[in-house]
Amino acid sequence: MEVRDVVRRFGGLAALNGATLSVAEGEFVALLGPSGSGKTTLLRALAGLEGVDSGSVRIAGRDMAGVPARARGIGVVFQHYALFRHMTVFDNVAFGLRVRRQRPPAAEIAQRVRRLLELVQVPELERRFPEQISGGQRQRVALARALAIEPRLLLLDEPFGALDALVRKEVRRWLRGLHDELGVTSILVTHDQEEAMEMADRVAVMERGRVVQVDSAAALLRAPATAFVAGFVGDAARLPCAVRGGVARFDPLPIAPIAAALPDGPATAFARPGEMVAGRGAGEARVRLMREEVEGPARLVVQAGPAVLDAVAAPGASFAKGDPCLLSLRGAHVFAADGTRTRAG
Ligand SMILES: Nc1ncnc2c1ncn2[C@@H]1O[C@H](COP(=O)(O)OP(=O)(O)OP(=O)(O)O)[C@@H](O)[C@H]1O
Repeated sequence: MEVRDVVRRFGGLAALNGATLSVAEGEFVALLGPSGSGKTTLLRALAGLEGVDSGSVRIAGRDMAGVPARARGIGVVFQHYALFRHMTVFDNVAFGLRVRRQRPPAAEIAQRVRRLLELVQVPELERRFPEQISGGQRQRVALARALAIEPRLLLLDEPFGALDALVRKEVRRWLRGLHDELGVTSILVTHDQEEAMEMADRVAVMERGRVVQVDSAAALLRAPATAFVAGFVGDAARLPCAVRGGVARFDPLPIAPIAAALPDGPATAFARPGEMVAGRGAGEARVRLMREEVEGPARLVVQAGPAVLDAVAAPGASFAKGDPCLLSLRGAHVFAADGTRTRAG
């Protein structure tokens, strides 16, 4: 599927502002971005539930302009796209097949519904109504319903939003496994980074109606293309600094300078919590909170001048609340004002 330069305006606001994204057959891509960045609108435009003002949407090489939603061969599972309450689980899953122009015979529909319910591991629930099953089971049924039409593209919009953390983890692992088994091209909207990174082959980061970077989770962390991506992915702290003679200084923040190969001038460094290290020593920074980890260094919250920063304890260092410490960066992505970037440290 390919979306190119898509614009969708609502009044004066461009929910999509030149969005471009290609997803290969069989791939699992997550759309990740802050609230309002256009994730849902992009999914709706793909599904044909939303028109576009300009740009193109192609699925399997075919331009989708003028193709209605139900002719696109797309399965959708939306958090708020609830099951039909007055229908049993069986009838919910059968729905997409029954409304087809070429409706399969009843016996074939029954066979397919049962196979799907087995696939999503809830075969025993077919006679129940949606309010008689759990949230996790409802999501499985919603997925079976979306898969019933044998979609060539599966769109998932925050499908785990209503689930508690444990069930959520279980259902998403299971769904990723199911994807590997079925090979249906899938696009997942989420604002949960861990979910995006755990489930998807590639993550598409959206900012203000555009897709700004599409990469594997590891590549997004290793080489963020823009300052926005560096700040958004991986919970990085945004640290204003000034580069002079290849060294970035953080004044007035009490953080040790770090080598950064950028031209002289103002810059911004992004450091993930594990990259900010607190060592013992008399400094201006003060430990506010400390949490021992089962494995790896203790995690700290440090008051550093006006900033409150996440950090890890240096090897062998231990702290009590209120202790002074010396902050340094193990590494950081640093962006000059013109967008030039470097990996520091
Ligand atoms: N039908 C609509 N009418 C007017 N504005 C809309 C409509 N749908 C979306 N928008 C606006 O378009 C922008 C993008 O919305 P969208 O729902 O695509 O964002 P999102 O990235 O999915 O956000 P979230 O993570 O909060 O769901 C938002 O500013 C939203 O208010």
